[in-house]
Amino acid sequence: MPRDHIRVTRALLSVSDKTGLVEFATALAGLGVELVSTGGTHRALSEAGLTVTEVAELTRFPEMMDGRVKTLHPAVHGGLLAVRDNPEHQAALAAHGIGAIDLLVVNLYPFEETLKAGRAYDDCVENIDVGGPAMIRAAAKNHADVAVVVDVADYSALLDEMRAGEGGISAATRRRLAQKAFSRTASYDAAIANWLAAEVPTQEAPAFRALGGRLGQSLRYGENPHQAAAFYRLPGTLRPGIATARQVQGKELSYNNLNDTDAAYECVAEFDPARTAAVAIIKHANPCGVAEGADLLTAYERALACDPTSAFGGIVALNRPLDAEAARRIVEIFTEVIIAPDASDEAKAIIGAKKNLRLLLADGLPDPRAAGETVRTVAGGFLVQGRDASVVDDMALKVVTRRQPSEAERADMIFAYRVAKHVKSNAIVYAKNGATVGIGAGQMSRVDSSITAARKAAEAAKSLGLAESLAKGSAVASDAFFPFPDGLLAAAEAGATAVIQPGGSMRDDDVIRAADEAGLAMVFTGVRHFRH
Ligand SMILES: NC(=O)c1ncn([C@@H]2O[C@H](COP(=O)(O)O)[C@@H](O)[C@H]2O)c1NC=O
Repeated sequence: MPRDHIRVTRALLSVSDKTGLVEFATALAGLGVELVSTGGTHRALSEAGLTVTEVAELTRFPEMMDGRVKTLHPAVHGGLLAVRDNPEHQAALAAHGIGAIDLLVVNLYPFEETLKAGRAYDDCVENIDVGGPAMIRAAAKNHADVAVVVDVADYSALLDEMRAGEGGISAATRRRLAQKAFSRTASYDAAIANWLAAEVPTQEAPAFRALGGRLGQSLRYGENPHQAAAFYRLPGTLRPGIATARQVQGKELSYNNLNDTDAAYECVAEFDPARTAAVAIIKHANPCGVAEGADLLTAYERALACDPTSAFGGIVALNRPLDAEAARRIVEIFTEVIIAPDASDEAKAIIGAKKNLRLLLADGLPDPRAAGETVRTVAGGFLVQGRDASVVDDMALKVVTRRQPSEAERADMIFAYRVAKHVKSNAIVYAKNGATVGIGAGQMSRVDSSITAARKAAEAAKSLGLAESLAKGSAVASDAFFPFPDGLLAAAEAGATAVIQPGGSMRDDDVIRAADEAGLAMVFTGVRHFRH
């Protein structure tokens, strides 16, 4: 056996998830490994006919306090932590009658699953594993001499290695397993810390922040082919969305697909399905068409009409279960992803004819008002903020112009502002009759966004064979205040008759005066919707 290999003579197994346990332990026993384990694991192995020593025999203490104390003992931790070529450590083992443990197999109390099941506070507390992480950390620290397995998925490769190497495990494998073990305990503790943070909200930024997740999918690449990427799911997420959705069919999702689909679903979730059907079409994380309708087909047609060129290769999000009529129309143009709360069998069959088209079903719509956080990395750190959970229906809208908006204008203003929240800043959105007709996104100047949106509205009209821009008679939303009248005047020139914006500029008076002179109706929301 190469020098860097350790030969496993004794293994401690203590697992909550007993998948593959008996097969794995049987193979270990076959390799001459002595087995030690905790209560439930011991029971499972003995019932399978294996010879196993109970950990209580090592500690000479019974497991107690509902399992809160089973392995927290020097007989276990000494066996895991003793450095094999340190004479003092070896003397301590001998003096106290402690046997070395070469392999630790632990998976933890299912805290994340308990959280996900929405169980009571006390249940969650009881599912916080203490002894497991303590052993994992001990074995991982001592990876020079000990191997630690925290994932059922690693059983088979480890056995292959042991079989090929006279029961030995290489230093490289031990180090890789130790790295995984620390990632596991860190992610586990992050789930606990973040759950407690939500249970005990505070206005103060916590001194430490932990972020943990489980690999959902390795991705072929990131935003570009030369960037490595993977998708991680946060533990215990209950809010429906991209991370909880089931992929029913289609090619593997890419990094950009996941990011764009998230943007699409969060956008369409702003529309209450009990009130209206709604569709959002997204390209590069920005909406290129959003519309309401009596049904999904109508909403889709109207969303598509906003910018049919950009919709090619887009992501389509629906706020109601996908039906056959909408499905039939959506498959007519190249679409990357469809996401909806559900889909009828007929709709699934229609989508099924397009093998590559990805269909995701989320089993519900996310609540746009739900509290939560967004995280973004910057060089050497990360920024955390509360998610933008503000919804235009809850805002105290204030008419600031002489002219009051008509009912139709008011409805379109609200619609446009709802969409503007999901458009990258600077965001300008023209809307008419519950559909976007021109969107200007991500420009460095608000005037440029206004001009882009107006140009889009004119182009959309042309593609429909109409002489007049779709912006004519529309309402326009701006995600932040107009600092000068120029952006507002560009919108008026394009044909908008009503404006919705947060207000709050030091030149609001100038902007209001310009709106009055142009005969516009303007509403201030008092809430900004920057999105960078
Ligand atoms: N308290 C302890 O000393 C302790 N030692 C190990 N465990 C956990 O007990 C579970 C296995 O228990 P059992 O073998 O009884 O089914 C494992 O998830 C393991 O991480 C413990 N439980 C909780 O902390």
